[in-house]
Amino acid sequence: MNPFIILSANEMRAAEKLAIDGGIASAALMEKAGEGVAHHAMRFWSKRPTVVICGPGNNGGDGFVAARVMKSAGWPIRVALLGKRESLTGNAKLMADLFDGDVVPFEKAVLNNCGLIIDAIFGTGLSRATEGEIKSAIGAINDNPAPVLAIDLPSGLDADTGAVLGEGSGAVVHARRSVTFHAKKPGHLLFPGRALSGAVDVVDIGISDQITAATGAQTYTNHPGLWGGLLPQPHWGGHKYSRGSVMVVSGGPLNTGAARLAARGALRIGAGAVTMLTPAEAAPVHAAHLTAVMLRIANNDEDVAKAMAASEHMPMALVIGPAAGVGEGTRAKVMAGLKSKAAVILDADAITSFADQPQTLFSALRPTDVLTPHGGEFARLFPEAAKLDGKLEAARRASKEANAVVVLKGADTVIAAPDGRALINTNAPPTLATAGSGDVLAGFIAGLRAQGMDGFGAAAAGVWFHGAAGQTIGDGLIAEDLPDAVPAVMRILFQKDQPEKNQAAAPEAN
Ligand SMILES: NC(=O)C1=CN([C@@H]2O[C@H](COP(=O)(O)OP(=O)(O)OC[C@H]3O[C@@H](n4cnc5c(N)ncnc54)[C@H](O)[C@@H]3O)[C@@H](O)[C@H]2O)[C@@H](O)CC1
Ligand SMILES: [K+]
Repeated sequence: MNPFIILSANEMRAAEKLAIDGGIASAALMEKAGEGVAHHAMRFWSKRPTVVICGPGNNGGDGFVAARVMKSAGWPIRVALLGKRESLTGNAKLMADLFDGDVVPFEKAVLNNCGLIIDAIFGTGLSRATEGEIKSAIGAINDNPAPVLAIDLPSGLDADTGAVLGEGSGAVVHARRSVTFHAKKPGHLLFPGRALSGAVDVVDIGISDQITAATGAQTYTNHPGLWGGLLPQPHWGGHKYSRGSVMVVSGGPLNTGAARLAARGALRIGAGAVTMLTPAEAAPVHAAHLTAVMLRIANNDEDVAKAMAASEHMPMALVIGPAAGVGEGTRAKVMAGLKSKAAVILDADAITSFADQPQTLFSALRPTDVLTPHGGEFARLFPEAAKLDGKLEAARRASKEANAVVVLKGADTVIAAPDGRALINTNAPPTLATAGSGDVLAGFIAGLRAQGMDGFGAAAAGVWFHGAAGQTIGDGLIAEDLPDAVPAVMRILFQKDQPEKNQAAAPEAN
């Protein structure tokens, strides 16, 4: 199993079909799924009275298998069915018939004195908001103090978007843990689904990686396992410019801090040289603050173009946006950047500046440039994509529209490339929601981009480092701390192989 792949409900159905076409019996898939749930329950909880609440479809079928396996292990198990037993069909009917214990119609009293509830009402087949008897059953599950183990997904949660389809206490199950099959679904990682799913375990049900690939799935959990090998490593023969040069466009004299945060982020993540491009009137403010970061006056787009031309021979990235100001001046500087060879990272005001003329921007962007909007900036630049269901599809559509990498920020940041690949980030602590945090992120991405990572890789690694830095700092985090936490994150990431690499690259002794 690929630990990073994420499958949508349709992709999961496609994988199941391919597995069945390849000779695996569909009942065998359900047997493995239910068995996996039972073993998980028995591993995480001591033996206790357990109620499995089964719905009308295959999620319920998994529930019947789990009930059978746990009963045969001596667990006190009851199954409560939502819907009519005679309406069960296919494998769900088969598994219901194979269960030889108590099956009762669901009523609230069935939950009395139980120690564990297994939610087998709906999984990937959820198609509308819960209502009626199902809604009150879910309400009763949530009111009960017993922990809930959700099969596949908490019932009521949309597998693809992480959204809850209905409203009120009976709209969705609040699970302590979830056991899913073959791969996580986007709903496990996108909020509010991430909070509703609890800890998620993935069970192998015998579907091969080749089948996963054949579904065309292109969504992954953001993790160093995907891009760690591409991270730039300093080498003995390098010098500051070969390690990549980053330029950051600053706002006016009262708006300089954001650009400095980006600049320090770029420097800490390993760019060899970082230059602040500043309007003349803001230069004294920067001069009073900056040490390793260089200063260059750039009052307008022509000056930005000259700065870029002067550095054309070196790997370079340009950050525009943090407190840059919204309007024609910023637009012109962005266009100057996009005409140069530098990779361009657009954040904040640079994004908002194009809200009224997105096509001007989109036609100039290149597929490895990076846009880092938060939700509000995203909706201004991509009003149509913002209407789509779910952050994942929104980011994917926007990336295609803009022809650039899009980092749609938040607690569940999504990174999307124009070719359809997308990542969901999971390591960001809530303390990262603080002023200036996004400016540092833009600097991280630029720093990695200037060191040779491509746009998607730099965005993925930048977002992950940002989360890891936030975790390292812990409570009390302010944006200024984030760049300075990078060395600690690097130490952890490279703990094992760093000394070896240094030896291999060391010049011969003479
Ligand atoms: N796809 C696969 O590869 C596998 C799927 N398995 C299980 O099968 C599940 C999917 O099964 P199904 O497709 O039968 O779907 P579900 O069991 O999730 O839902 C059952 C049916 O309920 C109805 N329904 C949906 N929303 C409703 C609502 N709000 N109120 C009332 N009725 C509603 C729909 O007609 C739906 O088909 C997965 O979540 C998983 O638990 C496993 O057995 C393992 C293999
Ligand atoms: K469920």
